[in-house]
Amino acid sequence: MKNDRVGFKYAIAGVYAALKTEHNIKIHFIIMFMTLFAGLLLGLTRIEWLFVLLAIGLVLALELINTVVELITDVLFEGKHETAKLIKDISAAAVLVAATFAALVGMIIFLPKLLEILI
Ligand SMILES: Nc1ncnc2c1ncn2[C@@H]1O[C@H](COP(=O)(O)OP(=O)(O)OP(=O)(O)O)[C@@H](O)[C@H]1O
Repeated sequence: MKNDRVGFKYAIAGVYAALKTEHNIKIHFIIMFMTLFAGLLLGLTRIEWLFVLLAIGLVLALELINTVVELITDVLFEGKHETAKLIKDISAAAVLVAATFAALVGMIIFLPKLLEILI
């Protein structure tokens, strides 16, 4: 039980460290808070919340893993290296896929509600 608490502490420290060093993660966190705020304002249904939270969680988790991949690659490869480029590009692509999915989920859920208010 004590180990669980310690592990959680290190995990929070990991999020904090990633936020401090990675610009993209900061942007994703800001978008996350804006989306949650918009969701509260527009009154999402339970199912809509599930999709929004799933999409947000997927993007943030992949961002963190992408940061780890970048760090490990920098340690493994000194200077420019074709494989280092491949690893980083593919890892970044994983984030892009999740972010695109999240944007689509956001559009499907939020656009009709926004149009209803505006029209
Ligand atoms: N060692 C390397 N060899 C070849 N290409 C690399 C290498 N490191 C990074 N790149 C290329 O640069 C891109 C950006 O990599 P990375 O995010 O590590 O750069 P960065 O300058 O640290 O950027 P940031 O500080 O925004 O994270 C990679 O997707 C890859 O295409």
